[in-house]
Amino acid sequence: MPSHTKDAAVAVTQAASFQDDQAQAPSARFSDWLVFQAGSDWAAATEHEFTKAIGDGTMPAPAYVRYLIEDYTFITDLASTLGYLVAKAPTMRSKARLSAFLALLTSEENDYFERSFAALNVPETTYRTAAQGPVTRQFSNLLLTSSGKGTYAEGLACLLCAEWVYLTWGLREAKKPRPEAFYLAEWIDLHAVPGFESFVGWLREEMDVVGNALSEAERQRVAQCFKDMCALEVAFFDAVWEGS
Ligand SMILES: Cc1ncc(C[n+]2csc(CCO)c2C)c(N)n1
Repeated sequence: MPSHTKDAAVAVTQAASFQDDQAQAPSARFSDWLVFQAGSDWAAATEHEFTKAIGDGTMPAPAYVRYLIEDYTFITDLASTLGYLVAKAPTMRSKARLSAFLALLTSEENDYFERSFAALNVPETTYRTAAQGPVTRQFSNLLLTSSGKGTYAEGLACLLCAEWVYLTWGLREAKKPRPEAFYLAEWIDLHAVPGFESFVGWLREEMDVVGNALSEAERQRVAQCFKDMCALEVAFFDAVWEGS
């Protein structure tokens, strides 16, 4: 929990700029400030009913099929986003971290989707040729535009939001006994393993370093990317949950 949220009165005066935030608390983290700036969208994403239904084993199969089909197209664009970020990353260490994640996304993660589609009787032609729904299209636009045309910081903020939201609900749902369906149980495990936690930890550190070096105007743009991404995570869950 960001330290600012503990004291609403202080938070109001700190909300506008990270610089003010740091002046009051030198240990303030830029990544925490991003969560704070996202406002209620953060909790709406991490505590969405859809995420709780994954862990409770109460997920209706049609909703999960809708989710997997959309998410498969999303992951494809996320892989392209990572390509842009690898290109823009300032150091070999950063390029190594991001490309290792890209390798995971295009191997193990792809395998999960294929096995889940098979178990849920989704034919290959359906998920390979599925057109993106409007929310996923907006998602992909934001990811590809911010990482391709924008700065490293903007693209990184989008990636951080997407991964941190999943780590947050994943760790929470992992405390419950695993549901019977392997595609639900594995989806929780994938987002609650130490390797994923450490990747998100690294993303936060990277964002803190990059964010500290930005101008206030750039920080506001980065915060907007993070917040927009957060709102789209909510819209994504809403769309598949409600079947719209
Ligand atoms: C809409 C949407 N947003 C974020 C993620 C999170 N995510 C994307 S790739 C990846 C790596 C390991 O699973 C994770 C956690 C998602 N799947 N779908």
